[in-house]
Parts: sequence; structure tokens; C-alpha cells
Amino acid sequence: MTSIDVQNLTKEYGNRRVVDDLTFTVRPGRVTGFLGPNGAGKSTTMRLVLGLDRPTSGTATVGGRPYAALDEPLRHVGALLDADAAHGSRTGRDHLRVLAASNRLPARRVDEVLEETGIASVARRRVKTYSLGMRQRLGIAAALLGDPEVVMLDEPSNGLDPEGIIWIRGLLRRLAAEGRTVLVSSHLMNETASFADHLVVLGRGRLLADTPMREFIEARVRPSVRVRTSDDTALQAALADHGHEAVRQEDGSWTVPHARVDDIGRAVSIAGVPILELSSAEGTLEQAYLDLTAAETEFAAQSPSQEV
Ligand SMILES: Nc1ncnc2c1ncn2[C@@H]1O[C@H](COP(=O)(O)OP(=O)(O)OP(=O)(O)O)[C@@H](O)[C@H]1O
Repeated sequence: MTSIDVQNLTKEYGNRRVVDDLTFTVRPGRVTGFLGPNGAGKSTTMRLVLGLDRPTSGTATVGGRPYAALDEPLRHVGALLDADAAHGSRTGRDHLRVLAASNRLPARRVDEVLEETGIASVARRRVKTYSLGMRQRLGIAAALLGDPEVVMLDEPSNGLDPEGIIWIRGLLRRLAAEGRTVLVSSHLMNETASFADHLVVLGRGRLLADTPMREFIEARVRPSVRVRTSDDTALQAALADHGHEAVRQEDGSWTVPHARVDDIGRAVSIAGVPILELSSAEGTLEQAYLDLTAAETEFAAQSPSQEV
């Protein structure tokens, strides 16, 4: 099985350090979401893994070897970095055929990946007539051409319509279930939450988190409980008896922060409060991510004065 290993990776452009001593491993059999604000260094890290840029120091390897040292690299690593990588005057099919031929991949893979990515019907059209979503799908088709063990996609949902977004979710889950190593950057938190098992989060080139997604959320966002009743007074009294304070929502329901649904259910039931609705509101990836990046921004704002 093949992992991506990033070890003390640093990249400077001039005197700007955009990747700063990063160390993490992307493991097979799961989808790893790659998150971070604009300019955090995600694309640069992916480019360094693909040998498209040279690190200032540190290493990035795939299956223990630098990308440049891999034999027939497309059979090992498939990547989508830029949906505009294909030549506009070529057809989608020709673009893939050239890639297949130059990488000694069987021509039948071209038709297979065209089918797999849902663009077989437009494969004979020139790429410059494609919508952004079609170009994304073509880029993903190119990434899958060599049936690689490692797949790295930079913002693959970009430009996809709702059906495309559902499709990419299924594709990523399947690639991971097949035991592949899947690294996917995204700015869409709900999207990432729907496909990622694990997260690597960057902020200003540094590693902020490398953790299973569930743990990432649970460590930052406490769950709450939503309750709706026909007797607000009785509800408030029952909750107060158990040390809870509820917040009334615009729709007439109540939110009990930092509470578990089992405890609230038991408390209101014992007190005989009429309940119309009771549900648990788990923390979302978006809340957890904003909590982490807000802390990071605060640190950034404070650090100059701390240095004085
Ligand atoms: N070739 C380059 N020369 C100089 N600076 C660069 C170069 N490539 C990237 N940068 C800078 O490095 C920083 C990190 O960029 P990068 O694209 O890796 O971030 P990102 O996390 O992928 O951001 P986004 O989410 O916006 O895609 C940015 O400030 C960018 O301007």
C-alpha cells in the first residue's frame, strides 16, 4: 500500500515561506481532506509532492520514493491540479489518448475513464467548448487514467453542478474503499464533511491539524439538543432543575447548548413536559474549522506584540 509522506517540507518563494516545516502522512484506504484558508500552501504542497516544484528543504515522497524517481508515474499517482491543463483545440478523447500513449498506458483506459467520469458523450468535442464542470471531469479522467494507487485532487468539486457534486462524493468514497490513497483539497466544508475520513489542515504554511474528521469536530464543537414543546414554561423549569439553560430559536424551538439528547430526553420525560420534537444537533465541520482558523487568526494578530 502506498502513502504520501511529507517530511519537514519547506518551500520559500524569495523570502516568503509558503510551506513551513510540514510533516504528515496521507494513508491508503481513506479520503483525506486537505483544508486551509486561501494561500495556506495546499496547492504548493501538492505541487511539491508531484515534483512540479523543488522544496527549499525537506522531502515529499510517494510510496517512499520522490515522484521523479517513480517508473511510469501515472500508474502510481493521478492528480488534478488545474482544470485548464488540457489543450483547448484538442478533443477530450484526444487529450486522454495523447496522455495514455506518452505514458505507455493501454488505449482502452481512455474509454473506461471517459465513461467513469460521465463525459463519454462529449469526448469528441473540443475542450475549449467544455463547461468548467466538464473540464473538471476531464481532469479527473486524466488523473484516473493510469489506475493509480494514489489520487490527489485540488478542488475537484469546483464548477460541478449538484449532480456532479454527488458523483464526486461517490467516486472519492469508492477510490478509498478500493484501498487507494486519496488526498482532496476543498474550500467547501459541507462537501468535505460528506466524503473525508481524515483531515490535514494548514494555516500559513504550517500544519494545524492532522486528525480523523470526527475527532476534529468533537474536540472543537460541543453538541447541542433541539427541543420543541407546547409548554415552554414547563420545559424551562425541567431543564433548570438539571442545570441547563435553553435558548429560544426564531421558529419557536429551543436549543440546549452543551447537552446530550439522552440526558435532555430523560429530564423532560420525568418532568412530564409535552414534547413535539427532540433531536441532537451535532457539531459541523464548518463550525470546527472556523473555530480553529479563528484561533489561528487571533494568534497571528497577537504574535507581533508578543515578540516585543
Ligand atoms: N510560483 C510562485 N511564486 C511565488 N509565490 C507563489 C508561487 N506559488 C504560490 N505562491 C504563493 O504561495 C502561497 C500559497 O499558495 P497556494 O496556492 O499553495 O495556497 P492554497 O492553500 O492552495 O490556496 P488556495 O486555497 O487559494 O488555492 C500564496 O501566497 C501564493 O501567492
